[in-house]
Amino acid sequence: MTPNAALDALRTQAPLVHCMTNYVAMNIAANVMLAAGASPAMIHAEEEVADFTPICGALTINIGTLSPPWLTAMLKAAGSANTASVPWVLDPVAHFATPYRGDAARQLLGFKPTILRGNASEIMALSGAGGAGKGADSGDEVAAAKDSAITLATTHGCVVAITGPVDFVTDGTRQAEITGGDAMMPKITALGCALTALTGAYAAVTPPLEATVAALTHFAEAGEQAGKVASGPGSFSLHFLDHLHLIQPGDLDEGRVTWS
Ligand SMILES: Nc1ncnc2c1ncn2[C@@H]1O[C@H](COP(=O)(O)OP(=O)(O)O)[C@@H](O)[C@H]1O
Ligand SMILES: Cc1ncsc1CCOP(=O)(O)O
Ligand SMILES: [Mg+2]
Repeated sequence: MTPNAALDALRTQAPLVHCMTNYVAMNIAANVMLAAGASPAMIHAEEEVADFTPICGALTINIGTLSPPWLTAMLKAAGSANTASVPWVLDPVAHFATPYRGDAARQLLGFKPTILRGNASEIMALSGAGGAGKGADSGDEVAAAKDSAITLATTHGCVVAITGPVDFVTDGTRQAEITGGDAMMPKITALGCALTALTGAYAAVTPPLEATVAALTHFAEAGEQAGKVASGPGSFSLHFLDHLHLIQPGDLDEGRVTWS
């Protein structure tokens, strides 16, 4: 399914998406999903996640502000997604920063995410190839992480996306690069986390590789449009949300995507 067809499916189906994200991302991720056309629900309690995941079109898990009760709930939700065949997306925010966080990311990876989305440092570190991230921010180039993405995709049987100035996506066999966006995007906190949540929404309506490319293309288009009118991170945020919403099926420039 092409990015425009995927956007059409997203708008038609408006899937319910179970988002387990961090305190920083909670609001912007929900707003990004609503603007794009999905229906987010931020639900974290250990007591209810296993009942909620199966009624959703997708689950997204982000370890940004992790704590033991959240990790317990995340592991339960991932298990529930597997049992119910619900696609799920993992965002291993800054997993290299502490042993606790790294162990959590590896435990979650054991539940076979459908899609793994991170910045270059996160993807490199997850494959054991080093990586020089500074907390949630990447310190590595996307190009340096491509081999790691292919290795992770092959080893774990998932789609892997590395984001940055030019995004890279692979399922271990096919690869796509997506251009666009704006240099202001990493200046807005939790925009990557919001992208992970939106990737889940697309995974609810189309297969994982196409879903990931569609989410990245939607972000690239809205980011580029917002960058033309924004004067700083504050106005960029509001224009970005507006453009996520204003973009219609047919408006996504599919020339941004190069397959190999
Ligand atoms: N320099 C850049 N130019 C254009 N788009 C960018 C740039 N850096 C990041 N992006 C975009 O910002 C979004 C979030 O990616 P990124 O900043 O890598 O994630 P994270 O916040 O998890 O580190 C993605 O859509 C990515 O394409
Ligand atoms: C600043 C911060 N601290 C813990 S999670 C988080 C948000 C990270 O968001 P992103 O990965 O999208 O930059
Ligand atoms: Mg991130």
